[in-house]
Amino acid sequence: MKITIFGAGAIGGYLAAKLAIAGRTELSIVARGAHLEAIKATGLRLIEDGQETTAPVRAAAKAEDLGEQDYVVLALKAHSVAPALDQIAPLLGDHTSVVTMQNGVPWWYFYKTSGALEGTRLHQVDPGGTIWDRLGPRRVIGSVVYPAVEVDAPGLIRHVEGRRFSLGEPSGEKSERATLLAGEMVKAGLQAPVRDDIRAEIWIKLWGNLSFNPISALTGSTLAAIVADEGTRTLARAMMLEAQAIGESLGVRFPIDVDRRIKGAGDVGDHKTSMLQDLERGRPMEIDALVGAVQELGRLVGKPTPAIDGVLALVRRLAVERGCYG
Ligand SMILES: NC(=O)C1=CN([C@@H]2O[C@H](COP(=O)(O)OP(=O)(O)OC[C@H]3O[C@@H](n4cnc5c(N)ncnc54)[C@H](OP(=O)(O)O)[C@@H]3O)[C@@H](O)[C@H]2O)C=CC1
Ligand SMILES: CC(C)(CO)C(=O)C(=O)O
Repeated sequence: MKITIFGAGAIGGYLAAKLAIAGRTELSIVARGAHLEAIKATGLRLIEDGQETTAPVRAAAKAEDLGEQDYVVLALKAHSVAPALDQIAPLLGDHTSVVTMQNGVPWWYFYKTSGALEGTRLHQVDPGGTIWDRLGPRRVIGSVVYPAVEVDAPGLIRHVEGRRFSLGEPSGEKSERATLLAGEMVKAGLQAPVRDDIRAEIWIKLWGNLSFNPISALTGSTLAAIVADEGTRTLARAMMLEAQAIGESLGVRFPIDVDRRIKGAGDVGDHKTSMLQDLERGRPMEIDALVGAVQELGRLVGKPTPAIDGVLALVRRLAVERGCYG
């Protein structure tokens, strides 16, 4: 099974290291910059459970050097997918599956939804519909990524917690391609359940990201602090309720209530969200996929989003001022 992980930063690097250490598959990564040079020089290093292991991965700067794959795992930030389309193209044959490992609303959300919005392209995550047109949603296996991972230095990945990568076809079918990939991941020590409703799980993760991430960036607060403060907790809750109304209009059933989801976020503790970490490092923030796309869905289903609109306007402004937008 030929797998290429395109964008081997924190999540892609972790997945690549686990698969490579298990030695089960023909695995390559596409990376760039100092990270690529370090991996070529010393291998991809992973720190997990206090132990460092070096993973023997084949690393390339260009997809042309790797050719057509059975699976391409996109482990880029959401805003990096469209700019990488030309680079990804040589990996795609007729049979190639593409696993999307981004937080937020996926660009393929309205593929095989069978409702009135079937085929709708989301401007916030796929401006001009180019990802949809060029990658093709028929290739997609969706996913929800739970591990917390960081890149400590070029070539060095540090796993913090979590090993679950839920997978699921947009159609809900338990396909052979999803099951085979899940099997490889399980053999590598990961959890990879194949879901029959990946969108519901995307919404549960997104529920926290769309509210806590921008509030943490705006305030410099950890998850625990946002939940402990009545003002920020109330604001997060208002955003989440707006999002729930949108999700439910789209037919999603939320298996837990908003207060349980808020408690779950608070229990993570003094953790800085990825959006706050990106702001502090001067890196582009995933505002459009995590917040802007929910506002866009709200407009599509005619649900008001006053709390989301306010927070989105502020966090975009902050990102523009700090050079962390787009
Ligand atoms: N990290 C985490 O704990 C979690 C992350 N996620 C989600 O997973 C997704 C990936 O996040 P994460 O792994 O943290 O992001 P990272 O920034 O750590 O990794 C993305 C990698 O892709 C590289 N990249 C971008 N464009 C290209 C390109 N054209 N060619 C080659 N390499 C490229 C980046 O390089 P460069 O650094 O040079 O830009 C970087 O190494 C995001 O949607 C995130 O929200 C979800 C759950 C947890
Ligand atoms: C920590 C968490 C769960 C915040 O909602 C997250 O996914 C992120 O930081 O992006």
